[in-house]
Amino acid sequence: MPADPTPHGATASGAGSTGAAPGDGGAPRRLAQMALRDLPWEVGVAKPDPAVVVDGVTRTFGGLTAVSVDHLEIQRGGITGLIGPNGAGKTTLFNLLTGFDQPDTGTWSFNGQSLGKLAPHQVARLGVVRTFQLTKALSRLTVLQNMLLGAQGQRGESFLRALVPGTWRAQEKANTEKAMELLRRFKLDAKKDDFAGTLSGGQRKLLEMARALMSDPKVVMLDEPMAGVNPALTQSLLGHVKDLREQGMTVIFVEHDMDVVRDISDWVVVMAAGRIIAEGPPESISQNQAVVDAYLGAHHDAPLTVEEEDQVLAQAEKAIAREEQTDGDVLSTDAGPERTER
Ligand SMILES: Nc1ncnc2c1ncn2[C@@H]1O[C@H](COP(=O)(O)OP(=O)(O)OP(=O)(O)O)[C@@H](O)[C@H]1O
Repeated sequence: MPADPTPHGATASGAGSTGAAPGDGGAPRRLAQMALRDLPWEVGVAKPDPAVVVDGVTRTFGGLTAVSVDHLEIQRGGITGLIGPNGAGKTTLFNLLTGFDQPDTGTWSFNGQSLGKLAPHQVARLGVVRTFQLTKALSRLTVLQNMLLGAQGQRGESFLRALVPGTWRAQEKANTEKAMELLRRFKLDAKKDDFAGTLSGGQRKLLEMARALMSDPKVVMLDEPMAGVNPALTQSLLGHVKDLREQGMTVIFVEHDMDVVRDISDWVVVMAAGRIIAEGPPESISQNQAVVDAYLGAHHDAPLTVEEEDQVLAQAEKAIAREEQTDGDVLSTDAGPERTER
């Protein structure tokens, strides 16, 4: 193992990356986990070095409170998994933090700078970008054109540059080179002239992630990056997410698959009915009764975790054993409130 004494220095994986699934992470992963290791597993807990801070953010749709977050801090340089049953408010929270939607109340900031009332491109320019659950790759543009759309400072700036042709061409060339470097990293370079609409679902997810990186973000929010992706590409996508942390980015991702969450998260935040109901390292989450209750009560369509299944089975076995022991006396309640009999 090579010693790596420079935690935030240039990463080895950068320019030379060939697209092979990167490793499990070196110094950045260890640093992120060490920074979070001794924190209490409490909702709203202060992080040692928060990149994003959310305070009192609420969003209602008619009578429905989709998001109601009192306080949330996201540790810089770590991978934070955002989980919760369907309709918990995860996507709405992403929309709010990145300027795609505006809340009823609340403030939120990146590096101490308020992001309230900013449009998505302004938020992106400050370094906070997101991808979408349903990929937004524009199908009638080529892969390369999609990438160039992700370059920083598209609109007004490009108009000004157009008045100074030399500058414009230089910028265009630099953007194209950067796009090609990213496409090589994501193994999409051979498809640069294909229409995005011809890509598979997994390749579009890769394109979406690559495009997000065109603006050199500091914080990347990924909404279900693995959903609908075949197993071969899942590994590659997972590697790329870990790679973002290796390059010093802060990652927040929404995911339903608990194996994925356990594999790559340094910290997990759980939402239910708009609120944050638990926070902690991945291993803390499946032991948390509020989380289990939220999932069981939500009739969600995501699979239960192994721990959740074990818990349900254990409760059922206990109830059956009790019934057998008492020989039909099913009125006994000493093992807790859960009753499986009807
Ligand atoms: N534009 C909207 N208009 C009305 N209701 C909305 C709107 N957007 C979201 N909601 C509602 O807000 C709640 C939270 O939705 P959201 O999509 O944020 O949940 P989620 O946790 O991302 O769910 P999933 O895991 O299914 O994607 C849901 O009840 C949803 O129906």
